[in-house]
Parts: sequence; C-alpha cells; structure tokens
Amino acid sequence: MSTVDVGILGFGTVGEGVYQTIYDRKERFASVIKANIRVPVVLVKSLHKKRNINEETVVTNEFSHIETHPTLSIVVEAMPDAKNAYPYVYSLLKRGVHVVSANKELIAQYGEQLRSVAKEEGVAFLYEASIAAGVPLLNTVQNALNINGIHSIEAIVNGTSNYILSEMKSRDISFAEALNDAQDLGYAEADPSKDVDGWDAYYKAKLLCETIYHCSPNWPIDSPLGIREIETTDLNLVERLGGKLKPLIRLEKTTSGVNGTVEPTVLWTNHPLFEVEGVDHAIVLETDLAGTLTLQGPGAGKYPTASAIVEDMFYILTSRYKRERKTWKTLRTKGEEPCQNEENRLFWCVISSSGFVDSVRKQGVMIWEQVQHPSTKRIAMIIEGKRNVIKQWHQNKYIEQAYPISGGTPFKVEGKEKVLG
Ligand SMILES: NC(=O)C1=CN([C@@H]2O[C@H](COP(=O)(O)OP(=O)(O)OC[C@H]3O[C@@H](n4cnc5c(N)ncnc54)[C@H](OP(=O)(O)O)[C@@H]3O)[C@@H](O)[C@H]2O)C=CC1
Ligand SMILES: N[C@@H](CC=O)C(=O)O
Repeated sequence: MSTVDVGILGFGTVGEGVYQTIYDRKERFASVIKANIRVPVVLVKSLHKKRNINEETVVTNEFSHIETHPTLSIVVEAMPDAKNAYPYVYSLLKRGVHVVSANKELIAQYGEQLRSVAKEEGVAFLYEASIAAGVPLLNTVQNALNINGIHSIEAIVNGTSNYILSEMKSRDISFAEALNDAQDLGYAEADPSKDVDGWDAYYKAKLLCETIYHCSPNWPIDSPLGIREIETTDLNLVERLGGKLKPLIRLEKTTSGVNGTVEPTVLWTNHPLFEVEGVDHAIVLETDLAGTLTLQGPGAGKYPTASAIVEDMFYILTSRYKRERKTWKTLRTKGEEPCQNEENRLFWCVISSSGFVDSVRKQGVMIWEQVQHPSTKRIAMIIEGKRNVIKQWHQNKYIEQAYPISGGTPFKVEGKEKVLG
C-alpha cells in the first residue's frame, strides 16, 4: 500500500485533534483511501511545550521544514491568525500541496487570493471547519442547494459566545467565569476578544455570504457587535419578556446586495434558534424550494473541528476533488459596500433607566411591552424604530442597550408596565 503524508501547521486544540484522529482512525482511512496515512511533521510556535506526539513525527518551529518537505501531499492549517498563516498557505498552494484550513480569519481576509492560486496550481483549498466546525454547512450550501434560492440566513456561529450567555443564565455565573470555562474547554480563540467582540462571527458571516452570494455583505456602521457588554440583568429582563438573547448573524438578500449584521438579537420561543444552547452552532437557511432548513451541532472543540478537517482530507484523497471540483465564482464586490439598512424599521428591545420611558412616549414612539427589574430598576421596552435613530440614542447614552428582535413583536397591543416580582 502507498503512503499519504500530511503536515500540520499549529498543534493546539484543532491541530492536536486532527493528529489524534488521523492516528486513531488509521485503519478507517486505509480502507477508504487505500493508502497508509501518517504525519511526518508538525509546525508549532514554541518547542518547549510538552506534546503528545509519536516518534515518527518531527516537531519544528521552522516553516521551511514543511515548505521543502519532499513527500507532503496535504497540509492542515490550524494557526490562530491570518497574518502569519497567509504566506505559509500561499507558498504551499503554489508548490502544488493541497491545503485544508480551519482559519476563518485567513479565509475572510485572503480567501480570494488563495482560491485563485489553488485553482491555478490545480490543488484543493478546502475549509469546511472554518464556519461551524463539525456541522457540514459549506458542503450543504455548495453541493446540495444549487437550484434553490437562499433568501436569508440567521445563525449562531460563535460557540464561545453562545456558551457564555447560556452558562451566565443557567448557572448564574459571571461573564468572566463563563469565558474562562469556554477557554478551558478549547472553544475560544487564542485571543478570546475575537469571540466576545463579534469578530469571529463577522469573519464567518463574510465567508458564508461570499460562498452563497459571491459578494461581501453591506454592514451597519457599528458592526460587528459582540456580547461583552451583556449583563445577567439584561438576560433576565429579556427572559421576562418571553425571549432570549442570542449572538446572531443575519444575511439577507435584497435588490441591491446582501445586508449583513452581527449582533446580539432577541429571539422569541417560536424561532428555530431559541433552544440552541451551549457550544452548539445552528444555521437557519430560508430557501425558496426546500423551505426553512436548520443545521445544528457542536460548532467548536477538538473533535467536532477535526471531524470537518478529516472529511475534507477524505474528499481530496478519494479523488472526488478532481472529479467534482468545487467551483468558486469570483466575488462580484471586492470591498465592503456602504450600508443600506440603517433606515430600515425594526423592532427593538431597549434597556434603559426608568426615567427614559417618558421621553420615549413624548417622542410619540409606541411601547409595545415593558418590564422593570425589581432591584436595578432597569426597564426593558419593546419599541419600533429605525436602526440609525436607536443607535443614536445608544451613542448619546439615553439608553443602555438596544437589541434588535428577530421576527418583530408578538405583542398585539401597546403594553402596560409589568414590575417583576
Ligand atoms: N478551537 C476551535 O474549536 C476551533 C478553532 N478553529 C480555528 O482553528 C485555528 C486553530 O485554533 P486552536 O487550535 O483553537 O488554537 P490554539 O491556540 O489552541 O493553537 C494554535 C496553534 O498554533 C501555533 N502557532 C501560533 N502561532 C504560530 C506561528 N506564528 N507559527 C507556527 N505555529 C503557530 C501554536 O503553537 P504553540 O503550541 O507552540 O503555542 C498552537 O499550536 C484558528 O484559526 C481557529 O479560529 C476553527 C474551528 C473551531
Ligand atoms: N472560537 C470559535 C471556534 C470555532 O470556530 C467559536 O467559539 O465558535
């Protein structure tokens, strides 16, 4: 039997998960690819860490050992940022090596250049793991929804943020404690501000938009918004209104492009993402033929991420890549377009001090429902308004938080104040 040599860039949560999976499933690989698979070399930053690695694998901190390796046919890229990974991936593709990546920052920033060089060299550049780890999202939209039109997408694609909000609520722990747990569990990015400030979800939304619509989204000026500012009181107030706050991305096709948002959003019980808790990612696709489709599963962590990566490797190694060749259209818009959804009217859950309620009424804004927290006296109100107006209130500190509501308001008549007891 022949041998397939795989290199790995980065040996953290993901790199180690891929390495262990390759060795744990050696026989399974051999039976499907008809070759022995092994990892002769892995690249890391520090040579001083203790690692669980076989004798046949060399651990190096010099990229040249990977770049000039004579037998590598696939390299798995699992590094934490785009800046350092880009020259490595570019060089490998240029040398005719297939690359499988989990690095959404790299693909959101340099995807077009890398896809183009891969195409020129006739090699694969695949990255199923980069959006929803173990959930086969890219495969579904690229290979199974080509005749369908996709009107809109709502998704939870940052497991760390979803986990933090779930744990703050269910275990009544602080943001810092929940983030610490997410880091221990291997969900968070090496720099966790990418998770909690919305950047990880922003890269994923951009990548998903490029995959489905072949253009970049139009973002509101304050995008992305993360979960860092959310307090347990806000979660409680939203719950008392009958909703839940979720770290949501939204892409919506319009006549002038695709509007994108990355922001904590209120969902009501009838929303398909209402019950998605913990590290799970879930994606709702509104299609014009199949209807509403929801994909859900673990979106971060060692083995769910390794799962997507080894499946991409299988795809390459079984020559399905050469036969079916995933096609990528060139992006229609290269840069970000100015936002066109600032003027849209939406329903909002606005959190403020009780004093602001009268000002809202004086401005003729209808309050559909409101609840007051018994101890903090903070008020949560459901109102309708234009994004730019509500955001201006927030900027001027008239209100403390403003969360958009997916699906409008379930309240039929203007609400009466409810004091939580
Ligand atoms: N964790 C997850 O659940 C998921 C992560 N991803 C993506 O996968 C990638 C890896 O994530 P994860 O494994 O969690 O990250 P980790 O921080 O756990 O691991 C990063 C690895 O990269 C190495 N590294 C860092 N900088 C360099 C460099 N300049 N040159 C060579 N090696 C370097 C580190 O080396 P050393 O060990 O010496 O520090 C470490 O082994 C990221 O892009 C992430 O967004 C995607 C899906 C899920
Ligand atoms: N940090 C990311 C990992 C997967 O992409 C997340 O929490 O979803």
